[in-house]
Amino acid sequence: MPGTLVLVRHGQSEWNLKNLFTGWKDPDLTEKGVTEAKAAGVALKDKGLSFDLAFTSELSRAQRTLSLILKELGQTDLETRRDLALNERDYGDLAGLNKDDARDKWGEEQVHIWRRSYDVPPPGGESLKDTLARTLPYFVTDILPEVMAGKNVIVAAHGNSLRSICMVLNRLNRDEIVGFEIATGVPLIYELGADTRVTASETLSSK
Ligand SMILES: O=C(O)[C@H](O)COP(=O)(O)O
Repeated sequence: MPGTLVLVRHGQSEWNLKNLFTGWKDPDLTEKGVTEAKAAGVALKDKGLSFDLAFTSELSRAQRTLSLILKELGQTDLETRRDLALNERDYGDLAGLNKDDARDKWGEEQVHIWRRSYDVPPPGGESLKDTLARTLPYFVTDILPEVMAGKNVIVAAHGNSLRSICMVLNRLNRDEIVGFEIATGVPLIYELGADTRVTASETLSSK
């Protein structure tokens, strides 16, 4: 029987708080982000979940979120694999810009298209489609086989790297993914069938 798959976006980062495009930049968690990560760990523990393997990106905010969760679960020694494939979408020239300033400069609609559309990349950066082109192969070759082998797996990553994976898991089309949001520090729990399709899913909100 497949194991349980949990996806979690990092807690609030310094740049989330400042409303800056982040992408591959590497700000730390805020106090609130730390609290969110701990709360995610407590919620997973209350649910009776423990893990056999963890995956995260090469960025500190996701790694720190994962360690805070694992600490709550009493699993600080859990085998953890880090990979660039799970990094946030590269926001290119937008990285470091304030999201409201960007709206003033390019207009609300254009900025929304860059942030939420499937295949329109921000200047110098990755579209969700580009992001999916690196997350999906990694998910299929490295993460999914472990879940299918019966392991409970946690993946701590980012808003858009996880949106790309959820697009596939939830079978969302290019229009449906536009409205799909992932909150900071809220675990998404997936149960898969023998054919790898999702049989049940839950958003473990402690907010
Ligand atoms: O990289 C960022 O700025 C955020 O993590 C996610 O950005 P978004 O809300 O524009 O998708």
